[in-house]
Amino acid sequence: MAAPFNPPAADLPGKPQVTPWVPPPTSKLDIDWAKLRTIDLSLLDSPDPKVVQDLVDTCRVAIRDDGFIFLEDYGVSIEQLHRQFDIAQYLHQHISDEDKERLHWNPDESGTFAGWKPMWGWRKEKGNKDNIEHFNYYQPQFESMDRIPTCMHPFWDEIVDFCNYLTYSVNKRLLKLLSKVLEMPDDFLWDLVQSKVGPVGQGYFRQALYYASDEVVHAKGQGTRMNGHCDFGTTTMLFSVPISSLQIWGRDEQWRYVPYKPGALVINIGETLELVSGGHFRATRHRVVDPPSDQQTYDRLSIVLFQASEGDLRMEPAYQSPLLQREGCFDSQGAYREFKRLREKGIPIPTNREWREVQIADAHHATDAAPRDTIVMVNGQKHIQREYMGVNILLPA
Ligand SMILES: O=C(O)CCC(=O)C(=O)O
Ligand SMILES: [Fe+2]
Repeated sequence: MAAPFNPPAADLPGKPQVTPWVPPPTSKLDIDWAKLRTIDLSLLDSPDPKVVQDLVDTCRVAIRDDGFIFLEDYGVSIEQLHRQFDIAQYLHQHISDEDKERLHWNPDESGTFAGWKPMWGWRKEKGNKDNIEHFNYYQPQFESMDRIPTCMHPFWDEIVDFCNYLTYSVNKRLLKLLSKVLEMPDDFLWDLVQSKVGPVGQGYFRQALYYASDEVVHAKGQGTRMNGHCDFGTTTMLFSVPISSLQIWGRDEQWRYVPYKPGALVINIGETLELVSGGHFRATRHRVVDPPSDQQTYDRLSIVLFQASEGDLRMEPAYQSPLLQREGCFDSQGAYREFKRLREKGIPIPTNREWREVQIADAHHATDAAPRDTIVMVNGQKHIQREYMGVNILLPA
């Protein structure tokens, strides 16, 4: 059995009292929610091979059809998880103006989101108001406490242990399950694809606060807070939150809200795994929008760990996988299809680092001015068309 999360105590001497985060009420509206499958990760340790095989079978279908799953029984209790929400809320209540300035992000030049994102768009320079604030912790933040907000110093032991547990226990087990779906050795994806340095590898941990939209934000974004996109790494570990703003793009080309499942992790597949799996795993498009009408006055606190792939690699489908050998590759969508086109033309595909950095440096969302975007209509739906490094991207807006 995998060891459960065992964090440092919250009441050690020197730790300030933290106001508990109070989960806001869930939507009571009758909504056509996305129907995601649930994976009980503890079953991976079952001594019964039939139980493990059933889990692999459920996972195969879930990541092929939805690209999103709910993960339960992964080793973090709901109390431990809520403590991390308490700490994230404390950050947003206590980060000083001096730290906001000192630790201000610079995605334009760094190609990372590291540091403080103010509520003024997705560029280094102040843009339009979007009411979204983050602190993003990358490996350099884990190497020096000078790079983290002072108000987080007392809780740093808990944050570091949480990220380590998510990466080296939860994500490692999840990648084992996904390797089993590919019918490859258990450590295949962990050893060959996952970035493993410090608590978050080349990925990052985010404490985000989406303040409720006001008239200005709403007028600019027309209800969209973050445009449709795919994540670029291995897996994204989003914690399910009561305010329903995350929507996923279904195979039937409809946006649907992801419902709240208390204590669950919402896992989505990143583009690296879509590429390695030859399209068998789906890097599903998703976006963040205003919640249903009965939740629109609430702020949305969100914590996320974006797991990254090893930056220097150029991904190839795992052709040696018995699954790929038997069923071939699926080239119906996404990065897999676009990268295949490049390969066929003899153009080198980008490395994982190039691919994520070029997208981050150009990141912009619904409230930003976006001069490079071409808008096209596909089947009556508005899509954004972009091109990075010779790769065409078409995303439902
Ligand atoms: O806040 C969320 O639920 C999702 C955010 C997201 O998709 C992203 O930052 O890539
Ligand atoms: Fe995302």
